[in-house]
Amino acid sequence: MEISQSWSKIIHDGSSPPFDSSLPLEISQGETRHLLAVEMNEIGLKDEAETKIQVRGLNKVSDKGDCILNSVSVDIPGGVIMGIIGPSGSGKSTLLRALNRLWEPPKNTVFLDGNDICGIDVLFLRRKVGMLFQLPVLFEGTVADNIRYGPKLKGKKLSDDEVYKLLALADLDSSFFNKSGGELSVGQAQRVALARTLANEPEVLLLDEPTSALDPISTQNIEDVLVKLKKDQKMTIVMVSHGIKQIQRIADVVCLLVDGEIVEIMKPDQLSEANHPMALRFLQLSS
Ligand SMILES: Nc1ncnc2c1ncn2[C@@H]1O[C@H](COP(=O)(O)OP(=O)(O)OP(=O)(O)O)[C@@H](O)[C@H]1O
Repeated sequence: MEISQSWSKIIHDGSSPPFDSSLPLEISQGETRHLLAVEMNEIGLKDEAETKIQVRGLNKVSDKGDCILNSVSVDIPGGVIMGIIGPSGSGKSTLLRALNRLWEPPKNTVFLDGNDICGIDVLFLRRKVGMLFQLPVLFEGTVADNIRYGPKLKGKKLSDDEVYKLLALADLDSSFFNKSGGELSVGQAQRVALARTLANEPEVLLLDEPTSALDPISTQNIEDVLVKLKKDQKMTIVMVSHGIKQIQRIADVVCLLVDGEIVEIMKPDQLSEANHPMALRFLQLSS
């Protein structure tokens, strides 16, 4: 796939899609949006960054007929942190949940490494595309039991050393190994949930407001871990956040969703130059 297809900015100018993707781009007749390439150098990423996830013409309509996602198309390059922002109810969580089939997207709308995710075994997909939520839910048992859970389902027992390594990846020291969930703060539990997700060796992490229930120090701990995972493990991270400052601190690219449509995709520090008024409103409210 051409690099120019990896980064896309949606604008409203009535022209047709400028790229010739080998994957279906289901933009309906009369659709006025198109995708524009953003210079990779401008983003500061290597030219060889490859698209990890592609979303093409993803729609969702509620049972009452309300539009939740409206022909969403976006390419998410591997090894970056993409922040998703937008007003409440704009479809952020719905989009995120489509990426590992927590909500089942229509066929040929979401691709992982070029493969339609609807054709991938859902348990396998969710190991490759792990997810964390606002509030961590730990299983009964110790922290180590929690971390061993996913591999155990595959018939693999993690050694103590492997568990310690996963704890360290989530910035937790060895004293947590035998603790139970009830002994942990929400911030610590979130990092255990992260270690448990990492035990499945995911290539993509989906995060739905992972720090909104955390204090600033726990938030920073999680942010540091995410940046480290991106740098050291080339993890692709897609994070819904209401915190513009958080997005500006750690994201490489930000995607603004309004009323189920992606209206801007850009570098976080370019938000002040965005065309959509909602981008400026977000910036004003967060400063
Ligand atoms: N299963 C569903 N059935 C009907 N409506 C739904 C369903 N899931 C979500 N919605 C509606 O879709 C819209 C988008 O919801 P979503 O949770 O994706 O928004 P969001 O941008 O993540 O919001 P928030 O920032 O408040 O979490 C909302 O109006 C919501 O009420």
